[in-house]
Amino acid sequence: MLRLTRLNLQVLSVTMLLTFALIAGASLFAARTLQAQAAVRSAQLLANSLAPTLVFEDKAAAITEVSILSKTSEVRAIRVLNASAMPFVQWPLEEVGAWPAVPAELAGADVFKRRHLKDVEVWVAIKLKGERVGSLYMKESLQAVQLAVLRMVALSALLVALAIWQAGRLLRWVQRRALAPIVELSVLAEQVALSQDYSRRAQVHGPDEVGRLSERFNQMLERVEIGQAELNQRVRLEQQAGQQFEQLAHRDSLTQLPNRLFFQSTLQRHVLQSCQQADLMALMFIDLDNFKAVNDQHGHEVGDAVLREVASRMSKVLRNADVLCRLGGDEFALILPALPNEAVAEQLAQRLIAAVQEPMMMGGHLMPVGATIGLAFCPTEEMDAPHLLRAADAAMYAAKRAGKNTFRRAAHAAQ
Ligand SMILES: Nc1nc2c(ncn2[C@@H]2O[C@H](COP(=O)(O)OP(=O)(O)OP(=O)(O)O)[C@@H](O)[C@H]2O)c(=O)[nH]1
Repeated sequence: MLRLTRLNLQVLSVTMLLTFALIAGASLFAARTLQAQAAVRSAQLLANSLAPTLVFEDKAAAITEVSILSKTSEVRAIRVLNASAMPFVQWPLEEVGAWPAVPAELAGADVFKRRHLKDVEVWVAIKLKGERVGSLYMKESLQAVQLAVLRMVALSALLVALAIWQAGRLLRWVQRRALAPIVELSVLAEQVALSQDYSRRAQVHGPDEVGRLSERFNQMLERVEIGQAELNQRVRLEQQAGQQFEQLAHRDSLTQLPNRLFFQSTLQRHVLQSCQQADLMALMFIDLDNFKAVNDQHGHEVGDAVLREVASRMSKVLRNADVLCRLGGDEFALILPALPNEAVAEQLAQRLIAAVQEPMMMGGHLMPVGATIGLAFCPTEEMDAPHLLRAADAAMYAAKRAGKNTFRRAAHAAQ
């Protein structure tokens, strides 16, 4: 049951029960008062009838009069006293315990009544032509009327319970209908918070307060959605800018090969991996031959074109995993990870030299460039990046000394 329904029902129940208790109390009081008044009237009528019988001391007639009234089911006792307050007639005829004394209040009044919980006692002065000739005592039970009222109260209680039960059902139904849009809205808010999907919208049920609340909620979602889209766009642009910057920082702008910065970190990583996994790798230090002559004879721009062409030719003979970098000037480095054996690297060095040596025409002139390579292995020859680089560099110089356009292994660098 909804909390609001329960609260409403509690307030309704308390109100109805209070009202019911007040009405029941008032009904009981009114019924008792009416019966007491009726008892007084009956006693007065009887007193009028009894007056002559007292004057003429006609007990038989008095008994007849008394017995007529005694037939009323609520009458419990009747006693008639003469002017000297001596018993004249009574009903029932047998003694019914002690009779109450005539109250002093009757001396100054014609009627006196005393109401108790279960009955009412009435004293009436019996007069004839204004002269008191006796007094009448009558006791009438209030139980029958009280019982009738209690029955009515019980029936009413049943009806009140039924009404509360029915009201509860009605309240629940009405509030479900009235609160459905709010419940819907709160479910949507929860889903949006969990899924971060700000494209969702609440259904607007009508132009009332809840409808306006739904509209405001939708407007808020729309603003958040726009803000989110702008933020995503900004993040994307910043990521792209970051990636571009990263690329620029690691790329040689002339040949588009990875630069020295990239080479250093990559070599470090491969050497570590090679040493840890005893996986053969090689490093080639490549220096172009006669490149200064190209610059000197044909200009710096032709020199740049030669560098690009050499980078392109060498890239074409490499395996996918090999990493060719331009270290600067006419110096290149090549990382060869995961080699099956040393011969593969040596064959590759020869292929690289042959590729660079292929005739290269620039502006109608043959470029006299070649490539000299120093080759070092890890972990068989060196086990850290700086030593491996130094070994490859030394091997390259050995190859230069040996006449260029050739390669030397670090192990044979002295030869
Ligand atoms: N065009 C061009 N030239 C460059 C660039 N960087 C360096 N150089 C030049 O490249 C040349 C390299 O000189 P060296 O390696 O000593 O000359 P080399 O003729 O190759 O000598 P060997 O290696 O002994 O054959 C120098 O003239 C530099 O000025 C560049 O980015 N573009």
